[in-house]
Amino acid sequence: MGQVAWKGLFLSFFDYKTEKYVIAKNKKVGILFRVVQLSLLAYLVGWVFVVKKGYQETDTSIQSSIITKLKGVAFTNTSELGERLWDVVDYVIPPQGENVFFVVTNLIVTPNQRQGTCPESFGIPDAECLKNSDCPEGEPVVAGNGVKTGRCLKTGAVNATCEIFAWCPIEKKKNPKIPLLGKAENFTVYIKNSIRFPKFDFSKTNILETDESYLKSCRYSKDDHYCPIFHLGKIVSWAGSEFQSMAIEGGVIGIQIEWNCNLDKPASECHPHYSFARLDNKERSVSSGYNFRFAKYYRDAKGNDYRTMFKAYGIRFDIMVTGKAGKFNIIPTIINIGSGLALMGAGAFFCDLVLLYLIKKSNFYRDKKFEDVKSASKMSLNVKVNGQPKSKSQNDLDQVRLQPLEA
Ligand SMILES: Nc1ncnc2c1ncn2[C@@H]1O[C@H](COP(=O)(O)OP(=O)(O)OP(=O)(O)O)[C@@H](O)[C@H]1O
Repeated sequence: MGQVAWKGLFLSFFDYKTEKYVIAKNKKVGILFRVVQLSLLAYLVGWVFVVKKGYQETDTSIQSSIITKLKGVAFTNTSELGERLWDVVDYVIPPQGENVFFVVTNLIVTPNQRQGTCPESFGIPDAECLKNSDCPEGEPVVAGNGVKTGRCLKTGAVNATCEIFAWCPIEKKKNPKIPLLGKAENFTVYIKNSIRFPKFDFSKTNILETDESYLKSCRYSKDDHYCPIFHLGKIVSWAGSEFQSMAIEGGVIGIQIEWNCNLDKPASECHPHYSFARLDNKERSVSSGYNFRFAKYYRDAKGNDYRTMFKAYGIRFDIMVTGKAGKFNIIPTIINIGSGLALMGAGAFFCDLVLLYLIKKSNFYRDKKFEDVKSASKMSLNVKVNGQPKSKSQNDLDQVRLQPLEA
């Protein structure tokens, strides 16, 4: 590079470059621009700042503990069990009071089961037989109750099933159509929930510091958020089901506790919100309902074991806690204002598109905005330098380089 070129480069370093604006006196595009600007401003203020609280730092990693306790008793009188009183220890499983608890609502009771031989129940394909060889000795019945003894027993007029070695007698298949513990509808559950937002070191519980007698008598309602004693029947009805029909086959109910806390306001304004939903299939089908089996074991005077087996149908309650806390912080405020202003730029870009390409006079505005600079190769002129032809563009460039820079 020559000395003059270096000098030109050096002087251009001190030039000040400013943008040139084209003011389009077009009312339609002008109005459109203001409308776009106003909409973006409304979005920024209304949605980003007022609704979504874009000026707040948030904490969604809620820490929570749940303790539950049920209360209520029910009296039943059945042929298998006689007169019986059921209290919490009988119908709540597990008894510890966790965030998932099961309340027994219906039962198939099979008392006095002893180890011995008896016919397998009907309706199990693997246990159907015509002759003894269909029941190989020692083979377990698939989805059945015991192992085959090698004998085929004709118990009915036509049906025959394999004899099995099992806890006999085998359980009856049908569950009562009137739920045995339908009175569980009136039981109450006490839900103790403590939460913490670690980012803001903020803790709260769903119980107000009142005397114990209040807890004994109060019941949760939509107006009383701080009574954590819930009537089971009401929980099921708020979840959109009917307790007595759900109690026959059982099911799953979700209790959601939501804590949305604006920590720019006093802590007393941060409340729990409860919602209830049925989580298993509402329609009666193979996939709906919930049941399991358990037994209570005894030993008679001769030292032989026997048991009472229960097939328990019931409602499982799953308590889930979610939450979000927010508090003013300058960083998200600046980020949201910045992205809002950048969006304003997108508005101008959109109006440029309309002005330059979509309206009738777009050609006119395009000519004003863009200056055509002819391609250097097209403008080539044969100028001889040292006997060699030289293009106009090269010539021009040389001239530009050689021109003294003006202020
Ligand atoms: N499911 C419930 N329905 C109605 N009241 C309840 C229920 N669970 C607990 N309570 C009452 O709430 C209060 C606080 O219960 P907490 O378990 O902390 O105390 P407690 O003295 O161990 O209760 P309790 O001995 O009565 O089970 C007690 O007065 C208790 O009787």
